[in-house]
Amino acid sequence: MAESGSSVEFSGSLTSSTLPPPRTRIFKIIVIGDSGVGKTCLTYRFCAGKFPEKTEATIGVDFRERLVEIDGEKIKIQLWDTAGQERFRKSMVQHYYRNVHAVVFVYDVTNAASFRSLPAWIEECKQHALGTEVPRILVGNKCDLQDSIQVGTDVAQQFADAHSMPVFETSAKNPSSHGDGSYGSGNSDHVEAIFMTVAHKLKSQKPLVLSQPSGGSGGTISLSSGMNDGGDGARSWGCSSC
Ligand SMILES: Nc1nc2c(ncn2[C@@H]2O[C@H](COP(=O)(O)OP(=O)(O)OP(=O)(O)O)[C@@H](O)[C@H]2O)c(=O)[nH]1
Repeated sequence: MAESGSSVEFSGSLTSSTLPPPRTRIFKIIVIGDSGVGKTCLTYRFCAGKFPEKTEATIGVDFRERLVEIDGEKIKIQLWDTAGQERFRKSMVQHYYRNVHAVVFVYDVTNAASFRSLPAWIEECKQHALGTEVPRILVGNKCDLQDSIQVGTDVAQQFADAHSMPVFETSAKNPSSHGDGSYGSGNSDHVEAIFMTVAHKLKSQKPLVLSQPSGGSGGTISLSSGMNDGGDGARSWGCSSC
């Protein structure tokens, strides 16, 4: 028997009066890179708004979520903070590469080895069928440690260009510091800006997503991303230095 009031009917023509109530879209963003580059700190900074006092090596994967509003739409940004240490990754790898909307590659600007590892992380994505149609960004973290920089902005920019992704330099510890050691006016938070840029990008691409009702806890299934914007497009939504 049909209930009155709360039921949703689907008819031949989908007008605003027959569409289901708005649902919260979920964007699953995985954050990968070597151990110690600051993946946990970056995701914590974005979701909790602060730098964690102490962190331990991530085992498997940790989730952090934040509900944001973009152009009047509520969107849940789900950050998957993955383990950088090989021995803590094995069992979970298959799971976190499923239904990914975007990838954030992180290196530590004070650790050249973490930058040299990036091709291996990109290759791992490829092996898990994550193609270039999935938006990817590169983040150089710890740019508050100006005296210890080992990876220059120009080198990072070249690498990012070669892989058609935007690059950002930031600090989870002091997200308003610039790559050149100065501090932004207006106390701007670059970690915030980076993840919001990804969310805007995903929203504008209108991926086909099965999402959970507001307040629910279900998963997300990406049916088709169609998010590839090629080399030029990738550059158009990034900045080389924050
Ligand atoms: N100075 C400085 N230190 C940072 C920054 N981000 C992280 N750290 C420090 O770097 C260390 C590692 O940070 P994590 O966030 O745990 O690194 P991770 O990439 O998650 O490491 P795994 O979980 O092992 O993969 C910690 O001691 C942090 O306090 C930053 O922006 N600036």
